[in-house]
Amino acid sequence: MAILKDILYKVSLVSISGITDIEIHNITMDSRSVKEKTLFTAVKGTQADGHQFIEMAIDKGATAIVCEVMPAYLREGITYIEVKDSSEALGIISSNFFGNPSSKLSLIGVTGTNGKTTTVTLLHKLFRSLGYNAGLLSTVENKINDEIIPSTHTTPDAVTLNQLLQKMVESGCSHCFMEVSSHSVVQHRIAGLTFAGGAFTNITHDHLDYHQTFEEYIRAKKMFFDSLPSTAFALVNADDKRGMVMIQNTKAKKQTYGLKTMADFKGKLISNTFHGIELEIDRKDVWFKLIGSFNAYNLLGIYGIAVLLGEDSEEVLKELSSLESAKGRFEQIISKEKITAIVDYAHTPDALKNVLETIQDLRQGNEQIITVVGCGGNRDATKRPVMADIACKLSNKVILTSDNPRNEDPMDIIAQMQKGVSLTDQRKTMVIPDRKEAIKTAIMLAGGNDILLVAGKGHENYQEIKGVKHPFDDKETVKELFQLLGK
Ligand SMILES: CC(=O)N[C@H]1[C@@H](OP(=O)(O)OP(=O)(O)OC[C@H]2O[C@@H](n3ccc(=O)[nH]c3=O)[C@H](O)[C@@H]2O)O[C@H](CO)[C@@H](O)[C@@H]1O[C@H](C)C(=O)N[C@@H](C)C(=O)N[C@H](CCC(=O)O)C(=O)O
Ligand SMILES: Nc1ncnc2c1ncn2[C@@H]1O[C@H](COP(=O)(O)OP(=O)(O)OP(=O)(O)O)[C@@H](O)[C@H]1O
Ligand SMILES: N[C@H](CCC[C@H](N)C(=O)O)C(=O)O
Ligand SMILES: [Mg+2]
Repeated sequence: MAILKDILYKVSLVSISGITDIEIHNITMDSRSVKEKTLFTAVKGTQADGHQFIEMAIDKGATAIVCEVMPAYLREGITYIEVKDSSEALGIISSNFFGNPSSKLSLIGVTGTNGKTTTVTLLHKLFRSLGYNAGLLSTVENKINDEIIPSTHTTPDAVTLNQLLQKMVESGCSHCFMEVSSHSVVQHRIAGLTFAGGAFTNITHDHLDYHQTFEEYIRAKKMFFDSLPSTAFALVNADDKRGMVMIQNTKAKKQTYGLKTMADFKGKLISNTFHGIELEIDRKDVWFKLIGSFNAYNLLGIYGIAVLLGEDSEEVLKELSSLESAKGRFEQIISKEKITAIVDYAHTPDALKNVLETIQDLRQGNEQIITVVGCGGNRDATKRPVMADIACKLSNKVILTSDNPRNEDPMDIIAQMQKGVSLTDQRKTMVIPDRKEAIKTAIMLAGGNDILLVAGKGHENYQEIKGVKHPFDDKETVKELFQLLGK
């Protein structure tokens, strides 16, 4: 419970009609979840305009309305608050309503196209092993210490986000590690939060369906760093072309990490194997369990964040070296006949390229690389031909299949992928829209020592078709089919 005028603190108001000395018991942006004494914020979205649901919200018990356009008819006993940007207002209101939990812990936000989940998951594991109470907000799952709370988004909406942070504070957490998606920056899901630090992994092709241009996508990520306070640090990958751009206007303490360029946290890749990588960090050689040279960047970023948070560098390296990667990131399943299947969440061109290059680097002889890959429906269509081309260039055989088709026809998505395949590569490809059948065929085609990459869905335990999530798990499917086929 809170008093309306208190939760409007720091919101930039245009006008108010009604009294602000009233009790508010809930806040929401969704008319369907309005209860008695709720503050309903009307947000213009991609599918609907929340302003259309103001009457419905009041009928269900809303007593305060935050909106960008005042309704023509104002109902008696209701307080209407006109603001310039209602999603930004909702971020600030959510933070106020839940007692500004982000300012009561060290909140670290990680942004970038790839590597966010890996970075925050390992940071959470690291801080737990260093003895801290800590929270996690990620694509795979949210966590309060070791309690798992299912995740629906990479970055939750402002209300859910602040509610989770409040629970973390109540559970004695001193830190929270969260992913900051570009959608969440543009939609102000993170407005009103106090970050102790921000980190940038990299930026490559993704989400152009939403941001329209690559420049807009860069701008969205940069906005996160622009909004950091002077008390925070901003740590960026200096080897990424956009690393320095991210922090050019930030008030935060600028810090860098890298393998190639001069950086505050500098590393060197010493060896790269199917069991892990060896890195030189701060003149110490350390073995890590993560696979793939791209993980050298994730590990350096994690190390930098932990040191900037005041942890002892030796302790950090010791604990970090024993940690496994996040679920569905380069997970290996080795069959009886020694076929290695790798389940990985690579769903962008850059991630797919990195994973396949890692597999090429690590293979011993001329084992075949067989890739099973699809692209999600209702998501950036421009990455489809590019991903198919990369899969073909770096594999011996490619099976084009479905990822989450959502509301699109799987064969349409596959046809768009095929446009990226060169004439010479066409003979390497097969089209099998049923993902289980695709994995089965790949296993049937594989012999001893061959490497099978099942890309795009990683930890996901469903396939989303026309709004319904059907149970499906790449790793379980691979195991089941290895057994069934006696491989
Ligand atoms: C494109 C996008 O990001 N959409 C998100 C956005 O929805 P929206 O603003 O478009 O909502 P809308 O459906 O147009 O409705 C507008 C408003 O009317 C309200 N409404 C609607 C219907 C009704 O009956 N009553 C009502 O009040 C809605 O609650 C909303 O406030 O805000 C919603 C609430 O926060 C999100 O659930 C929703 O995520 C959708 C489901 C989604 O798929 N998002 C993905 C693309 C996403 O956010 N991904 C990122 C990054 C992924 C990554 O790279 O890792 C993430 O952070 O997860
Ligand atoms: N630092 C990195 N650079 C490039 N590719 C990476 C990096 N880290 C991970 N990857 C690849 O990207 C995939 C996704 O990694 P991860 O889940 O950590 O990223 P993410 O940024 O959280 O993605 P999402 O935006 O979907 O939440 C991995 O499965 C791997 O293939
Ligand atoms: N967070 C990303 C995940 C994509 C994963 C892939 N399996 C897909 O469904 O496209 C998104 O929502 O765009
Ligand atoms: Mg993620």
